[in-house]
Amino acid sequence: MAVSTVYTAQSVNSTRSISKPAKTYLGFHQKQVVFYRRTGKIGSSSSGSCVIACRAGDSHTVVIGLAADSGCGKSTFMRRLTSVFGGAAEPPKGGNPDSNTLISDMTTVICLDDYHSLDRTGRKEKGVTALDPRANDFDLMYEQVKALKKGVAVDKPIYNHVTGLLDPPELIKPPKILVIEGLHPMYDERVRDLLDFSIYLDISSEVKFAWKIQRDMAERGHSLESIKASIEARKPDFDAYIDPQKQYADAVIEVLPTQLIPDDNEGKVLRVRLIMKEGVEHFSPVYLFDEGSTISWIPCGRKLTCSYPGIKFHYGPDSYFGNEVSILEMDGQFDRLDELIYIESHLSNLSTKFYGEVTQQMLKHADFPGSNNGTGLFQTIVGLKIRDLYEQITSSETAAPREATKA
Ligand SMILES: Nc1ncnc2c1ncn2[C@@H]1O[C@H](COP(=O)(O)OP(=O)(O)OP(=O)(O)O)[C@@H](O)[C@H]1O
Ligand SMILES: O=C(CO)[C@H](O)[C@H](O)COP(=O)(O)O
Repeated sequence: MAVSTVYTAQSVNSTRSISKPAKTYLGFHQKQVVFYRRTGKIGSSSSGSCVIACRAGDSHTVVIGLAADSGCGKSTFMRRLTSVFGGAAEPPKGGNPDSNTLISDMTTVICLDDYHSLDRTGRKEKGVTALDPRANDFDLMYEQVKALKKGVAVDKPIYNHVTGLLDPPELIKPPKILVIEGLHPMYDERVRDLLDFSIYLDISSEVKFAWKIQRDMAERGHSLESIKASIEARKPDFDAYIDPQKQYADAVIEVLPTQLIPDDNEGKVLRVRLIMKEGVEHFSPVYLFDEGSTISWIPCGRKLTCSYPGIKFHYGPDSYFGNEVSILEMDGQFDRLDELIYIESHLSNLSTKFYGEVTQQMLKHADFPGSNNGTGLFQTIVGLKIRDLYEQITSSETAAPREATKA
C-alpha cells in the first residue's frame, strides 16, 4: 500500500481548546478551512463538510457500521475487533479527555453520538430522545463519513457524555478501517450506502434489562425503578428508529434467553444467533460441518466439559427480512475456554490465519463480558471476518482501483 502523504490541518476559526466546552456547536458547516501541508499553506476551501485534505494516492478507507442500542455491548465488540488487528485502541492523544473516539494502528472507531445535533438540554426542551432522528445531524454524518472514506480528514464534533454538551470538534484522519458505531449507522440511506460491511447487535429486551441492571445498578448507582423507566421511555423510539436497521445488516448477533432451562428468568445463560447474509461481497458465512445443511449439535461429552444446562449448536439456511441467510446458533455456556478449540475445529470459513486463532482470541480476552458464551464467540468470529473483508478489498484495490464510493 502506498505511504500516506501527511498534511497538518488548521481550521481558521476553530479553537482547539478543550477547557471551554461550547454549549452549542453551530456555524460549523460554514467555517472556512485551510489546507496545510507540512511545508506550508497549499489551498483553502469553505466546503459545507469542513473537510481537510489528508491522504493522497492511497487506497480507500474501509467503512464498517455497528448498530445497537446503548448498553448492548458495542464497546466490548469494538475491543474484540481492534484486538484482531493488533495494537491497543486509545482516545486521540492530547485531545479532549471526554472524546468518544478510539484509535489504533489500523482502526479508528467513531461514535455516532457525536452527531447529536441537540445537546441534553436541547433534547429535554424539545421533548425528543437521542434516538429520534431529529436529534441527529445526518447530513454532517454523511458528508464526514464520505470524506473519510475518500481519504480526507474531517473536523468531527464531539458529544460530551459527561456534560451533555457539544464540545469543539476533533480532527479525524482517514484510517485504514473506519468503524462508525452507535444508534444510527444504517438509518440514513446515504450513510448506509457508504458501508462496506454492517453489523447489528440485537439484544432481546429481557437480556438488555439484565445487562442494564448489572451495569447501571452495580456500577453507576442507578435504582431499579429508574432503569425500568429509562428503558420504557426509550422503547417507542427504539422500535421506530433503531430496531428496523437490522434488516439492512450483513451480520446480526441476536441475543435471547436460553431455551435449555424451562422458564428461565435469570438471564445468565444465553441463546445467541449469528445471522449472516448470503451474497455479500467479500464475506462468506461461517458454517458448521456441511455448508447449507441443517444441523443440530450437542458437543458435550468426552471432548467438551459441560455443566448444566449444557451447550447446543444449531446451523442452517434461513430467510431474514426477505434475504437469504445462514444462521449459526449457540445456546448455553462454556465451562472451560481452552476446550473451545474443539468447537472451532468443527466450524469452517472462519477466516483465521492459523489453527486455533478463534480460541486464542477468546482466551486473550477471557475477562470481557460474554467470553463464556455465544456473544463473545460470535463477536470474535465477526472480527476475523472483517479482517478478511478488509484484506480482500485492499488486495482487489491493488489489482484494480475501486470506484470512488457507492454514493
Ligand atoms: N456479552 C455480554 N454478556 C454479558 N454482559 C454484557 C455483554 N456485553 C455487554 N454486557 C453488559 O452490558 C454492559 C454494556 O456493555 P458495553 O459497554 O460494551 O455496551 P455499549 O453498547 O458500548 O454501551 P454504551 O453505548 O451505553 O456505552 C457491560 O458493562 C456489561 O455489563
Ligand atoms: O443512547 C445513547 C447512546 O449512547 C445516549 O443515551 C445518548 O447518546 C445521549 O447521551 P446522554 O444520555 O449521555 O445524554
